[in-house]
Amino acid sequence: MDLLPQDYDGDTIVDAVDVTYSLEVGSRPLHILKGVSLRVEPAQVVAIVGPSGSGKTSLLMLLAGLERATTGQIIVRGQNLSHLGEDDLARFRRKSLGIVFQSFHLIPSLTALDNVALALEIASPELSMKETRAAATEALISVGLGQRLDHRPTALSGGEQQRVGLARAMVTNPPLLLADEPTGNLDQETGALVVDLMFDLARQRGTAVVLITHDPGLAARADRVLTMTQGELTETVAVG
Ligand SMILES: Nc1ncnc2c1ncn2[C@@H]1O[C@H](COP(=O)(O)OP(=O)(O)OP(=O)(O)O)[C@@H](O)[C@H]1O
Repeated sequence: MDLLPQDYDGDTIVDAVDVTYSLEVGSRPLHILKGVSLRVEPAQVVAIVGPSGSGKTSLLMLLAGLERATTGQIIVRGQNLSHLGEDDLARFRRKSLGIVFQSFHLIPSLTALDNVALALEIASPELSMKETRAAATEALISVGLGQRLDHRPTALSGGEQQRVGLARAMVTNPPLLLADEPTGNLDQETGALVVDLMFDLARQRGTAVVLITHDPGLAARADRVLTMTQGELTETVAVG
């Protein structure tokens, strides 16, 4: 059984407690995260900023269960990720997480609709093909791409591709959306539109978001901003 923190209230989406993450590089230890704690509540939109190489992506990889913490606990919706085997971690990712990447990662041979439908089919194989396609269509309409269902990624602009990425991440209605520099390949205006859309969708559906961004203007649209500096995470307290 998972050991939960004493104050776990059954509602918190992310509870990372005193997490360290170290790797052996050559024969030397590299201490990437040094005692990071982070609590994210349902529907909260959290931005993480910080210099290149400070450990932001590493933290996201740990929250996604794609890497394992060296010490400390990462609890997502009551599940202690370090207690899960690879199959359970894969199930956790399919059911509980949406992930948006900097470089869209769409399947080039599939249409926008099929890219989104595939994610739902994998997460919820019990749905009929008709239900899956209807939900994928709705997800694409919700990001303003109802007229682009049959387009392949190469026929879409960068901003449109990222909106497909967002629809794919949200189609399973995950309680937690992780986004790693989702605007990194977009111009500033397009990036701002995509982030607005992401935050609007998340707020409508009560999805918690952890967004990594280099752009302080985008970060300022989140409910909370945290800064990673050399593997240490601190909360930026709003003034005024
Ligand atoms: N698998 C790995 N092997 C060696 N070093 C790694 C590995 N993963 C991460 N690092 C190192 O850990 C540090 C933190 O990397 P990370 O990608 O988490 O930083 P970041 O803040 O996301 O940077 P950026 O903003 O440039 O994406 C970097 O110095 C990086 O080189």
